[in-house]
Amino acid sequence: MTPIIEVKNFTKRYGDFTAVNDISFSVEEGTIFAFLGPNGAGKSTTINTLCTIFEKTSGTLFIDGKDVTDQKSEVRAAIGVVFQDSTLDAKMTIEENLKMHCVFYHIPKKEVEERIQFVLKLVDLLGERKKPVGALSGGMKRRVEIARGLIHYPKVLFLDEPTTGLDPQTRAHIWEYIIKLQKERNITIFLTTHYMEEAEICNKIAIIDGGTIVAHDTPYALKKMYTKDKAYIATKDETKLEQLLVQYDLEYVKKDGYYKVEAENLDRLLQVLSIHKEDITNIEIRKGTFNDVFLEITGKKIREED
Ligand SMILES: Nc1ncnc2c1ncn2[C@@H]1O[C@H](COP(=O)(O)OP(=O)(O)OP(=O)(O)O)[C@@H](O)[C@H]1O
Repeated sequence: MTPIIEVKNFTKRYGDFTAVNDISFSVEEGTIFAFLGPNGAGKSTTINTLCTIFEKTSGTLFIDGKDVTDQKSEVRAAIGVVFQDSTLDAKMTIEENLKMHCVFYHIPKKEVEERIQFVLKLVDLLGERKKPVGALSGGMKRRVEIARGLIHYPKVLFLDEPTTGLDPQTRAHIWEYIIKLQKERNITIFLTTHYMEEAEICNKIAIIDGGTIVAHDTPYALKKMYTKDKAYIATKDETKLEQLLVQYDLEYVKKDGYYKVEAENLDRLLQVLSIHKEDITNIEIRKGTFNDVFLEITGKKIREED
């Protein structure tokens, strides 16, 4: 596969402070890439540099083979951007907002209608085009933003926390559109999110912390590497279970009446459970989650739900 985004040895300093320190990564064309990190990690700095808004201190950043420093207008033509803060004009209708954007992008007049129809169809808003943006729900506004980000037919769409603040159903809808864009249009999606279950849907994830990339892999590989399944056991005979766990060299933590045992030594755990089965009152196996991955790598919890 061809990388559509290539970042090599990128460093950004604000005065004496190094916000991003010599990072390198690439994103394959037509994939969904999640860029994660705790607050202040360097995500916005990197995205803003890729989107030609900030200047790099050093390194090279290419999008679709174009240099973000030397070929700004070519890069801008290749990317669509949806940032957290809405920049839609609330007094104008959806259609007027999109038309205005077509003017910014010098889209030929004869193509405007076709493009508006195309992008509004993608986000299921064709029937709402005459509505003023101010009258729309939060989820609909986000969909208009996505439509607008696509009107110049970019190859890469940057989405900064596209679902933050939306209810679960609307979030699920936004994800439908994102996956549709990837599958049907081969658009590369570069997104940030603090919903770990969303990160899991992506093809690749990079985690940045303190200005450095600390992990870069598929969600599956990261989970395999950084999480362990755990068994939660409740028993009628705690002394006996504790003795067995020690005997079989299984570490445990006792919490809220449960014994938490990591399930990596499955053979030994199963032996303990079979010997102890008469006394077990409850057992639950919990799979490792992407929250565990994030916590393990950064030592920090991802920001709680807004
Ligand atoms: N203009 C600036 N001048 C000085 N320091 C800055 C500036 N912009 C960002 N920083 C610092 O650079 C570091 C990285 O900031 P950045 O906004 O890129 O992080 P982030 O990962 O996007 O965080 P968040 O999730 O909170 O948006 C932070 O320590 C921040 O305080």
